[in-house]
Amino acid sequence: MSLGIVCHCAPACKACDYAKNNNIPVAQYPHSKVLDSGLSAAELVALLRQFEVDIVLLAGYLKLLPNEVVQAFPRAILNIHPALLPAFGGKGYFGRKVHEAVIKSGARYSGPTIHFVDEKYDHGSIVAQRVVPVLPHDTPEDLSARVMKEEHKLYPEVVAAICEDRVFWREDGVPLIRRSWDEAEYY
Ligand SMILES: Nc1nc2c(c(=O)[nH]1)N[C@@H](CN(C=O)c1ccc(C(=O)N[C@@H](CCC(=O)O)C(=O)O)cc1)CN2
Ligand SMILES: NCC(=O)N[C@@H]1O[C@H](COP(=O)([O-])[O-])[C@@H](O)[C@H]1O
Repeated sequence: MSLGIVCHCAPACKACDYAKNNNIPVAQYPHSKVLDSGLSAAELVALLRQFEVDIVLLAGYLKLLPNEVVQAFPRAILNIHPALLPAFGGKGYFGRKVHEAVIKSGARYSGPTIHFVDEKYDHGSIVAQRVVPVLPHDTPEDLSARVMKEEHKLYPEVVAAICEDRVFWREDGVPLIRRSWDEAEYY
């Protein structure tokens, strides 16, 4: 699998820096009237098709992907969220705000969730999760760092499983990922 193109919603983006330093094309979505730059949804879909993109991976993307994009890539858009969905997700739950809400709730555990993307924020089928403790005196920064450490391990594992066709859909629509072809264990 190779990284086809990096799309960003904000100019200052570490993934963009990586892409530019590694000769990977970069595009901006959505269109910004202020900057007078960026793609429309139709242009984004056309560009992804042009680059023969099979899987779209969202990571820190802070805008709602419109139906036009979501429907163009059925069961092929993933997102990673820094909390245990369905809790602490939806509109307004991004970045530090997520960890603030988790701490304020008194929850004893948190962790990353990887899910397929549908038309709503953080609503698509859950693919994998990891659990980390929320400690009594955690700041949002403490919890963010603990969750992100697991994010950076879990996302590559899930993407590898999808590329190796180890995703199975249960009859009720829940996606299951086998840890490997040898074992009958799932994430
Ligand atoms: N169609 C979908 N689009 C996106 C999803 C999704 O599940 N379906 N996930 C988000 C990522 N995300 C949480 O994982 C998320 C990102 C942003 C927001 C949010 O409330 N954004 C604000 C705007 C923030 C800004 O512009 O700085 C808002 O919409 O008011 C919630 C959840 C990516 N897209
Ligand atoms: N709801 C979406 C959301 O909060 N995504 C979160 O934004 C962070 C991006 O970190 P980064 O900017 O260092 O890549 C990650 O923790 C990701 O889970």
